[in-house]
Amino acid sequence: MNTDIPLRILFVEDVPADAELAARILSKEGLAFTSIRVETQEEFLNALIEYRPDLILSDYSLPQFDGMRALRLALAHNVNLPFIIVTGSIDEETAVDCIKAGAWDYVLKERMARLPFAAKSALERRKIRLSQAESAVMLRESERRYREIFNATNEAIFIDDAATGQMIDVNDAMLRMYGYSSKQEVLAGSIGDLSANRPPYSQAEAEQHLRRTLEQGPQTFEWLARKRSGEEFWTEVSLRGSDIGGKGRILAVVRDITERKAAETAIHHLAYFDALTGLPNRRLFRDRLNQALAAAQRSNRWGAVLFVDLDQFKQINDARGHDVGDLLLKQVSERLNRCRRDEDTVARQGGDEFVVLLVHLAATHSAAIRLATRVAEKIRDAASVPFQIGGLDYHIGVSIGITVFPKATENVDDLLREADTAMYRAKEAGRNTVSYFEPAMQEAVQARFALEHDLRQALARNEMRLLLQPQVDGQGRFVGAEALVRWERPGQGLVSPMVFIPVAEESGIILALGRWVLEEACRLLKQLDAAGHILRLAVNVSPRQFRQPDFVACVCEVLQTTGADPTHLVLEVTEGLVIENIHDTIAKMIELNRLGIRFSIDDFGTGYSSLAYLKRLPLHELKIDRTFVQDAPTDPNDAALVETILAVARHLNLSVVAEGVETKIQLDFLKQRGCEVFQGYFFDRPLLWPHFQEKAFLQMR
Ligand SMILES: Nc1nc2c(ncn2[C@@H]2O[C@@H]3COP(=O)(O)O[C@H]4[C@@H](O)[C@H](n5cnc6c(=O)[nH]c(N)nc65)O[C@@H]4COP(=O)(O)O[C@H]3[C@H]2O)c(=O)[nH]1
Repeated sequence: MNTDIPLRILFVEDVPADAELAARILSKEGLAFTSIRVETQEEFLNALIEYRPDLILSDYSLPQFDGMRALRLALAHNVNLPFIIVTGSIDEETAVDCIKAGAWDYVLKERMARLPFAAKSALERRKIRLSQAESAVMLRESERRYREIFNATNEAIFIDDAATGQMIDVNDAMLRMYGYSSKQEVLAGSIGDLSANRPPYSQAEAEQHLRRTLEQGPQTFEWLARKRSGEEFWTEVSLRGSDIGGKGRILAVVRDITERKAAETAIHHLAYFDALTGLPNRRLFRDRLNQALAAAQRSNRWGAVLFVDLDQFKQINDARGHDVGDLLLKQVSERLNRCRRDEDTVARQGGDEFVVLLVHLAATHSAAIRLATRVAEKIRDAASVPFQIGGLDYHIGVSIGITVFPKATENVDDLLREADTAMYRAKEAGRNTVSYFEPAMQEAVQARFALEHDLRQALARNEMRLLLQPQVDGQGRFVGAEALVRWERPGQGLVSPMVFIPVAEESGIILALGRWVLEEACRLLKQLDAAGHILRLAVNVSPRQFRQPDFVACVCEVLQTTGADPTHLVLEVTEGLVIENIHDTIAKMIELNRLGIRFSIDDFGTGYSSLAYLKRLPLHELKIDRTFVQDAPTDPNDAALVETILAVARHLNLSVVAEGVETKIQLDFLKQRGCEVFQGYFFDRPLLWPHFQEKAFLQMR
């Protein structure tokens, strides 16, 4: 209570001298107060409202009023107003009745010395009561606010009991998201009712997540949820342990990510499936072949690749039009699909070419050839039955080339080339035939060894060159460049990185080579900066290089020794690198990002295109792969993919560089769709440093 403001005491007393005596006694004990005295009910009620007393000292019996009535009226007015009976004559029973009725104390007139103590302690109790009442109001207010937030958010919130996993409360958004009309209905069920309810989205797995949250801290994961109607939908769940009201709780915040998932699936489907036939496309086929090759090398089980080309398709397509051609391709796809086992893959390679991957065929080379030939014959038989389109019969033949794997040191490209070569041989042999590839294996092995051997010495012999390919804006002005390495191999001119980077990667030479590239790029960057060119320089980082534990330290060292400005350096990484070891990758990226270095995802769209991952990375830019750019103006599939990538980039606030722009048509296509930075032969090939410098200089003028 604020001691500066004097207390207001209301005496209910018919004898003025008694009231004055009480006042004197209180003053003497150091109480500062003002007071008034009333005798009737009317005066009393007025005083309650007008005078607003802090303390009432009331006689028990008055000629025109009585203490008990005054007490009831005071309580009705304010239960926290201290009321003390001060009386000359009261028996113990009446005193108890007064206390029971709500009086705070009573003091006998013959023992007035006790009055100050009674008054002070009543005032003290009043203070405590008021502060308790205040806390209760605040608590109610904070509970109300929490409820409001709890129910106003668009995210579904669950509160679960940490010990039993049982749901205790859910918010309104949860009811909307899951299609329930009442909390009771939700709380009567279990988490299993709200999940797809099959591994890995069942009750048991949900409980595992809850346990893990308790043991390891907050968890975020994607979850296939189920509405009351049975409809399944994708969510992102964040769990965290919490102590609510002293009880162990788990708080689950659930977001509906249906749209994000749909975008991911759309990108994936556009990137990996052929729009016309619905078959896997070339990209997916390469992935599967890569995996099959690795598996075959491990297990020593042979597999095969069949290259299938339709004879006479071109004539039918030209004569009867694309609609007939398209229908024919669809029917062929269906028949090819019927000739394979579940584990095999039939893909459309492009145009009227198809490829078939047969896995786990046989334990020996010869048995594999026999079985693959049998499948090829089956395909030929299936294709020999006329195709009916628009009431007409169309006859086509197929030429099929076969190769088997694994053969030492062969990769996916080698196998596809072999099958293709074999298919051409089949065509030469008079069409509608099957031909088998005879490998000139030894030669290839030897060439590869020689390459690795020479590459090891190339750095020491100063045979590496770093070319810069300009990146330009819509007006053709330089905004940056990509550093691309070449090997000036004696007697062979400039060797493409496509030839030696895979070997460098496999043999570990990439570590020294990558360091050299970074140093050289930073040195050039410093020179550009010094000449007043504000350009960003992008450097490719190989997965193996990035995964070195000292990669960050290595970059810092190079920046320090060269004096290059880290904010002008862009590191290009691939999607595969990011996803393989996401935690380590993010940690390194964040560290480098803090220095000002930016990150670009190379060949975006060819990998996993997982938006969930992308969002977690400190990224600056996506690069659209040149295979998409090149076909985008003519291939609706690639066009849609480019548009989706641009939309994703806008959504994630990333800039986009389109790679491999070779024609004005491609450039216009990209510009119209909002792409702003371009790289490709249409502007410049990768240039040697003096040439690049000269061009950059001319631009400045
Ligand atoms: N058809 C066509 N191609 C165009 C056009 N414009 C640019 N290119 C080529 O596209 C490639 C773009 O580089 P990338 O996707 O990073 O692909 C690079 C990159 O993955 C790798 N690479 C190159 N230099 C390095 C390096 O220093 N370190 C690492 N780890 N990898 C490198 O080798 C790949 C191939 O490099 P390059 O042969 O220089 O091929 C370069 C470039 O010359 C165009 O308009 N049409």
